[in-house]
Amino acid sequence: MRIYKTKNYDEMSRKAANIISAQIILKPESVLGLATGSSPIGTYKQLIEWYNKGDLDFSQIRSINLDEYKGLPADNDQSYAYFMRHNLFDHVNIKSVNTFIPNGMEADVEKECSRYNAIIRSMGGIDLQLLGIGNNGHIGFNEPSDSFAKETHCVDLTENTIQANARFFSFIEEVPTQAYTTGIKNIMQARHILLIASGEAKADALYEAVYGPITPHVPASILQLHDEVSVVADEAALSRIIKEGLI
Ligand SMILES: N[C@@H]1[C@@H](O)[C@H](O)[C@@H](COP(=O)(O)O)O[C@@H]1O
Repeated sequence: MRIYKTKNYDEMSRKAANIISAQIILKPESVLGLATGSSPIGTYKQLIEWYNKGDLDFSQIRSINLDEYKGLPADNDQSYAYFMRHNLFDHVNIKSVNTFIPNGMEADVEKECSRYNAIIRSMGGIDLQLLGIGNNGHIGFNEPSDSFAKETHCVDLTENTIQANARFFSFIEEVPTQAYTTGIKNIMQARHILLIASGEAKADALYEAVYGPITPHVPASILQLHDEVSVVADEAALSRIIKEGLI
């Protein structure tokens, strides 16, 4: 695991965008695993800027998103499908047929999970998986639990996650209580994983993920078993690791 320390959110975003750009340039037909949340917004902005300068070409890129709220249609402005169009897809030349995200409106859980797993398998593996991290150590929507879930599944969101994500909704009651998410096996099979984190609120989760015991109670801790993980985090997110003298 390689840790890149940055001063702040903007520097984190630029560094992460540099890593993603390198992937796109070195392999223009890459499969990118993409994430939502506030963490990657700056990274996507930077990629769009470089695309507008003519430095990046997404025409052969395929993308697969980590997760989607269950019960939100793709045109709801809080859905992750909307987020991806708004924050990246509408601004670069990625083909919409090459972008994949779970269908939050599919009520048949088994059907949706097997459909999404089949898509991931058909892509031949994810080259670079971008990840944020929840305050409770979740990745995608793999919440703390007694076991690691392997592939795409439907989860009940924890109170902590519902509270944390309530800031994007007008009322906490509007936050969906369930989501579809790819599983730990899907994430761990990516060739390279890029975890980004910013802000003091992530300091404990990041410390546990990188230096704590490997446990499904901190889902991100499984990343310690992957050979190619880059962590790009700002000083605030790294504050506990810095305080413990580990970097
Ligand atoms: N499902 C998403 C995750 O993919 C994201 O990484 C995390 C952190 O979000 P943020 O970046 O807004 O702190 O929580 C959300 O619930």
